[in-house]
Amino acid sequence: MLLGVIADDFTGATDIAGFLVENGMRTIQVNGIPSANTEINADAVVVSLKSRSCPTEQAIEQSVAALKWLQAQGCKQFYFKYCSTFDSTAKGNIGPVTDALLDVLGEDFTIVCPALPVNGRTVFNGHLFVLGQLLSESGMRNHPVTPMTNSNLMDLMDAQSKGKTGLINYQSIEQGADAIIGEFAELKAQGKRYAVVDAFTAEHLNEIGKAVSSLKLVTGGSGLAAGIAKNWGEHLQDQTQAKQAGHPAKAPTIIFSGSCSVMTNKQVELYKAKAPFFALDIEQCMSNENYVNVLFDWVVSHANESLAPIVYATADAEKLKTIQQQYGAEASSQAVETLFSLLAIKLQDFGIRNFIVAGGETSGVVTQSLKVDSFHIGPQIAPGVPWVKAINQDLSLALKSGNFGDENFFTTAQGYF
Ligand SMILES: Nc1ncnc2c1ncn2[C@@H]1O[C@H](COP(=O)(O)OP(=O)(O)OP(=O)(O)O)[C@@H](O)[C@H]1O
Ligand SMILES: O=C(O)[C@@H](O)C(=O)CO
Repeated sequence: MLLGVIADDFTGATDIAGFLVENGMRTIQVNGIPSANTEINADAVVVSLKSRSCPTEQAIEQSVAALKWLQAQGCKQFYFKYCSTFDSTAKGNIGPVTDALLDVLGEDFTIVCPALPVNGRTVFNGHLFVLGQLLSESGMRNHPVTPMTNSNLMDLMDAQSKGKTGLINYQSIEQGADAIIGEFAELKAQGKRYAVVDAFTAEHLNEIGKAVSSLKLVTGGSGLAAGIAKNWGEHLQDQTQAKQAGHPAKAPTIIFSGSCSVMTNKQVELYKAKAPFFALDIEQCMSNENYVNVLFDWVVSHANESLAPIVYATADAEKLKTIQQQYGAEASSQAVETLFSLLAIKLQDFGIRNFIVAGGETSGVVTQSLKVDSFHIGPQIAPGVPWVKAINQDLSLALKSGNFGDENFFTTAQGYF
């Protein structure tokens, strides 16, 4: 095993796994930390956690346990994958987890690289942009769990970690890998523990990828995966068979949408015009134990239509705000997640075999409820969203990060059967 990735949510995990496969690494994704004696034959393994917005101590404990398991597998380099929109609060969990991983590895320096230009996430002078808008002005400012109201990555990192953060700006990045390595040394000499790296092109990420080959720990979004995979080029084997193993089959399919991102709102709206849809009623989710049976019956009655039915909690910013004021942000999101969890189990028993899920937290809940412990990685439906196939059972999933995919995503995903 060459590379060990610790991902803080499930869609983030499939996101980076998809890019590693695309760049030549045979990759397996495991959900949670496998038992000590699990043997995996791959170049990279991605451990998906649900640690993005859980209590910080829990996130540290899970991430360190994942690191130790990856060390025992013989991984040579480690990657902490978080969201390309740096989803976190002033307390974490990106900073504290990075600190804990550095400490366990006995290292004192790493980079912060959320950039994913193919999906419009760029870093310029240490500020994070989403499709050309500052992070704090993008839809992320209204995120239900981790609203992002500051775009300055140095500020964000300083606020939630124990060290100090420096910047390697695009002028240095454009001078290439050796110059970047020189900047690492300079920042370390200034007592900096983390370097935010500017990146807004694939070429920037390639140079950063080369420069980090000697860092034990790298942190960032999935954009750097291509650059890192290239470093291992000479060690990689043919992966045609591994890719085939991740392909989905034609089978009964359901779509769950628990993301309230701007793009998911557009995707749901467009899909509703073509396929059967059911909008979750939050009041019912919170108070009616029989609600899951109502939904189950509705899905079953539409299971044979040409386009899969969609069940969604997706709401625009205004509607979400009203719901959160009425029921509480935590309680309403918990109720939605519980509903999707119960419904997923019932639909799996009924015979649904393909699950398309929008939203990282939602995907985590659904995947855990379906008791999927590991995945083969299949074809990419959109950048960062591959079909994945469970290794231990007959199930395929497409786990879509909130803002990924174009407006036709839900239909396009079904074109792979
Ligand atoms: N109508 C709603 N009312 C209250 N909470 C909701 C509603 N719809 C969704 N949620 C909650 O909002 C959260 C959305 O997080 P999730 O990670 O699934 O989506 P996302 O943040 O858009 O995706 P990603 O993390 O991949 O960017 C979930 O906890 C979900 O249960
Ligand atoms: O990096 C991203 O944007 C995604 O992989 C993600 O983590 C969203 O949950």
